[in-house]
Amino acid sequence: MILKKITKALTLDVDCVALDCEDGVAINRKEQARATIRGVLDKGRPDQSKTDLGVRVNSIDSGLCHSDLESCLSGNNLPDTILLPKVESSEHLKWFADEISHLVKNDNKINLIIFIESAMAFVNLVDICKSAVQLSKRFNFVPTTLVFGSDDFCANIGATRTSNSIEILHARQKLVLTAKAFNLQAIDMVYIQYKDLDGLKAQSEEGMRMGYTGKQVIHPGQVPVVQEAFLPTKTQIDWAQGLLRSFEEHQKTGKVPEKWLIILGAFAYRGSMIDMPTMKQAQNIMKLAKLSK
Ligand SMILES: CC(=O)SCCNC(=O)CCNC(=O)[C@H](O)C(C)(C)COP(=O)(O)OP(=O)(O)OC[C@H]1O[C@@H](n2cnc3c(N)ncnc32)[C@H](O)[C@@H]1OP(=O)(O)O
Ligand SMILES: O=CC(=O)O
Ligand SMILES: [Mg+2]
Repeated sequence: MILKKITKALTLDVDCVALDCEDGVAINRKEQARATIRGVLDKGRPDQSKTDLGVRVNSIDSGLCHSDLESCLSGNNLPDTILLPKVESSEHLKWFADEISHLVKNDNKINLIIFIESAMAFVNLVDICKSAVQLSKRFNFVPTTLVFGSDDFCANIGATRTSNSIEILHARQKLVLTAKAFNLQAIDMVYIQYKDLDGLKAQSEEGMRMGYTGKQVIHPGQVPVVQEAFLPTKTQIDWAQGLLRSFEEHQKTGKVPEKWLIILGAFAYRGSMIDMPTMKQAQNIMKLAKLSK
């Protein structure tokens, strides 16, 4: 990632900027990318910026990861987050924990975002998550997120991309399911046709409906489309607020509003049966709406 793009990325209103040493960087530019990233970290984040500053290092099996980590974890300003691509086993996590323990000299806890992007990674996914959580109790990193690396995944399993993405459906669902089981965020795939904003919107909304909490972006033009797709709509917020207000009222007064028909603990609201799972969905919507303010 060249300095011009990094400078631009740091002005964007995004949750996390990933400074890339991996697949966005040509093999003969790795040293240069490390030096550029070191320079950006040394300068410090722009004033008022709340954006999480991350570095995507090269994969452990590439043989380049140690030098990437050594470079970005030296100096006074550390990245908030390391994005670790092509994680395939708990051994990879052990290697990473060992590196971190040698390279991070203070008590800082570095966030860890884990890329899952091969058949082997999916076969070992539960072990990877268990190992990340266990190791984080003894080493100074915090696993926060799983990312679905769909492009590498398709290359790895020999899949052909289709318009309805059927070839990645199982993996895409498995990732979100496993992430949630371990209380991790799930970040959805990249949409590489970066000029096709309608296609991006459709894929982002699909990911959001599947339970993903966000999406990777590769171009500034993708940011507003993705953010809008992952935030609750006004209609959803009105529905959730109305439902929670009515429920609270009911809890206080013990009275059933006339429009509610109580059947075995459930009630009717705006034409739907509501019980605890729907109340929790309404709470999720409001939590997300508050977080985005
Ligand atoms: C599967 C994976 O691993 S995905 C991750 C690896 N891939 C990447 O990181 C690719 C990141 N994206 C890019 O490099 C670029 O967006 C490209 C190559 C796809 C297109 O780049 P360009 O042809 O320069 O796009 P375009 O001309 O539309 O850019 C418009 C502006 O946005 C900037 N821009 C484009 N992409 C980015 C980016 N990722 N981050 C920050 N700024 C960017 C350009 O510098 C340009 O800035 P300017 O208006 O100030 O001159
Ligand atoms: O790293 C991302 C991918 O899709 O591969
Ligand atoms: Mg990848």
